[in-house]
Amino acid sequence: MFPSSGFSFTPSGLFSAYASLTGFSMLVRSILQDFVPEKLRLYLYGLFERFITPESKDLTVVIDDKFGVNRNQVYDAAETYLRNKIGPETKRIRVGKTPKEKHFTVSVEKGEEIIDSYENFEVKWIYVQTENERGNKEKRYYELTFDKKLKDKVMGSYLSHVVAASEEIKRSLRVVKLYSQDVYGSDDEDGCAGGNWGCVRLEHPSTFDTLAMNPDAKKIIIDDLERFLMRREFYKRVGKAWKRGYLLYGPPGTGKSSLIAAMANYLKFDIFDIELSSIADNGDLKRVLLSTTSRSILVIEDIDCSTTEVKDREVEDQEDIRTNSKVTLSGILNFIDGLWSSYGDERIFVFTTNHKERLDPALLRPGRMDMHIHMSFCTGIAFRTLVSNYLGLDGLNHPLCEDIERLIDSTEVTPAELAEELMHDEDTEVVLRGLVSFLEKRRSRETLQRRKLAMTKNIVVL
Ligand SMILES: Nc1ncnc2c1ncn2[C@@H]1O[C@H](COP(=O)(O)OP(=O)(O)OP(=O)(O)O)[C@@H](O)[C@H]1O
Ligand SMILES: [Mg+2]
Repeated sequence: MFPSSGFSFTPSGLFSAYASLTGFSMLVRSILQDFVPEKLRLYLYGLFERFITPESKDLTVVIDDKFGVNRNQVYDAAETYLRNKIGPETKRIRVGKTPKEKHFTVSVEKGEEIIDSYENFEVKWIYVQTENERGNKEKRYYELTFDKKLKDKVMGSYLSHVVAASEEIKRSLRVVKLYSQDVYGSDDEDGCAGGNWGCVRLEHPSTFDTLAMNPDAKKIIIDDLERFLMRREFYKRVGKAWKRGYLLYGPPGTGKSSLIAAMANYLKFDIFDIELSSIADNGDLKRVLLSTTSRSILVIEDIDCSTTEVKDREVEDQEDIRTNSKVTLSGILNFIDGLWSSYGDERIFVFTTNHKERLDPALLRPGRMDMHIHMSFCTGIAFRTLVSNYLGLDGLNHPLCEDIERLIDSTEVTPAELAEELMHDEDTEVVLRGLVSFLEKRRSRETLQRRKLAMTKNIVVL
């Protein structure tokens, strides 16, 4: 038995208790309404509400689009990050795209909630947009709500994770540009970043997936690029300029230019195509190189033909001192080794040549170019990539491909020549038979003493 009190716990007792409480609260409200000034009344209501509502265990962080007069980096990062977090529970989203963009841009509609999991907890994002009476947008912000206990984790590692992930998303969506001194202006709405350079979008479709190359050699290059990207702190610590140089050499049509495009598409770095013949002198060269932007690949193709002086350094040095009227190899090397160290970061240099033997030893010296990559004749294993690119075929499954691979391994044939053959007809059988007779003719013409070296053996890491 409960001890006797003013109320009995029967249904009718409870009802009468509720009725008297309601009556009391109405009486209090009407007294407040009639006799208490408005400000004090609102304050008392607030106190009353806090008293009867249990204290929330959640914390909400407001992330405005502006931080003072600047853009708020956390807001921008959240906007990008949340595009990839739109899940099945989201009911409304926005989609848009400019004519030149390749991808659709998706964003959350106002009021939509997005739940994100990180480590072992969840947070809730809401996009809020307020409008004034005329329907104009007034404020835009995100509300990020989570358990109060997680405050340190969210403000520390979670928000850093959002910013880092958004950078990665932006990098992957970046449009790669090809800068050239022969192009005027830009075909792009966001223009060209590099001084006097004109630019176009790099439409070269080459990627590491479509590049016909020995898989081991491909992996060495990709790993080297990755390591380069990761080592910013290392370069700073050892006081070296954060740059990497590659010399690509080999016969025409073996994929040197395709490899440069694949590197740019992989790293999302712009390409600056430096045409040495259109540069007046070393001073001009310096100006041109200084106006290139960070996170870019600086390319000098056919370095052996670009300046006659490259072939003979002594003559070149004398000429340089006498007239200073031409771009010289020492001008290029001085810039890369010297001035570059105190300027710019995240630069990749690529020189290409069909004739490595004609290059000045100064360029080949260890430490100058970090990696020498021999782009050689096609190998059977590299041919599989071409078959898959051009015929959409897994070469291993076709009976003719085994013969073709054997023929390729004993013939000097470039990927460009094979690509040409693979485009001759729509019919796979016709194409592959045509390729067999092409290779047989080529082989009978060739002197087979000159066996090519395996591509992997020709990559030298200095
Ligand atoms: N390794 C390769 N993988 C895939 N396609 C290739 C490869 N090499 C050449 N090709 C095809 O041949 C074309 C010409 O190749 P690319 O321009 O890359 O050769 P290159 O080595 O730069 O020649 P050059 O020395 O004449 O500048 C490419 O557009 C591509 O279609
Ligand atoms: Mg080329």
